[in-house]
Amino acid sequence: MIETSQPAGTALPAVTIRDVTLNYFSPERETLALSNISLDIAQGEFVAIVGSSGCGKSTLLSLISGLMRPSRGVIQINGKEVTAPSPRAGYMFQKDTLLEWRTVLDNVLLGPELLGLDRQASRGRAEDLLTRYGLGEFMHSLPGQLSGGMRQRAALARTLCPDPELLLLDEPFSALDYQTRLALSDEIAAILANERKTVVLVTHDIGEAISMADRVIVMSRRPGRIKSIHDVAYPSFGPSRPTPFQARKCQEFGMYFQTIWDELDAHHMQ
Ligand SMILES: Nc1ncnc2c1ncn2[C@@H]1O[C@H](COP(=O)(O)OP(=O)(O)OP(=O)(O)O)[C@@H](O)[C@H]1O
Repeated sequence: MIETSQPAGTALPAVTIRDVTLNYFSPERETLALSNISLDIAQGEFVAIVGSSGCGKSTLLSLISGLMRPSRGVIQINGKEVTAPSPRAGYMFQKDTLLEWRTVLDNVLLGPELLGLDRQASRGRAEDLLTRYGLGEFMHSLPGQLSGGMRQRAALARTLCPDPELLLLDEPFSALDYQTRLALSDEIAAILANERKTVVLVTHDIGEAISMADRVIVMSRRPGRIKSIHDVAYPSFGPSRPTPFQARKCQEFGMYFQTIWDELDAHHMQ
């Protein structure tokens, strides 16, 4: 196991990705999905990854989560190599994956249960998260009684219940209608700022990426490589960070949007 030693006074990155390559093998072919990816993600940073379909965004998240191992290279969380799924990383998928036959509360408790944590000890946190996310009245309902946005909030509560340091979000809003999506990205940004988590968000939506993230990583078409990295800041808004909704109205939003759009568009022309 490789461990990173860090000079005194330098904060250890939350995630370190070093020269990572990933090949998929099937009987018919070998697919080079990711090639030589290197990236550091700071503690508490919110990073968004954008890129065209099939460029390896979900593959990269699976590698960070430990669900898959790289063919070459190393991934570390807080300086420790990731060799298997870890309770330090919470993974939220595009589809909410709530179990329809379990109540909302029991769904949230599934996260800690799967990690072998004590159910009773987790119950207080689960109830607290659901109440804070406006689902207090629906704790004992089945997921079928919730709207799409409420289901994603319940799924977020399940991911946050074991208190992971790192959140991996794989297009968590893509199944929702546009208005719910905007409202929920505002709510989730507020929740995450409050929880002070490190977040990696994969999305197709440039607006979502630049309104929520501190840094946007643009990936090239397969084999996925890092094409460019954009630091996102909204000085026109003032010293505090705008909410995603406010960010969309800032002048910088259009500028970032155009730059990243041009980069992604250039992919399609290749
Ligand atoms: N299990 C697998 N076996 C073989 N090839 C795979 C497998 N999973 C993904 N791939 C291939 O690897 C590449 C990257 O896939 P991945 O799902 O990571 O891309 P993505 O950027 O998340 O795509 P999308 O935005 O469409 O979800 C694609 O070309 C895909 O076809």
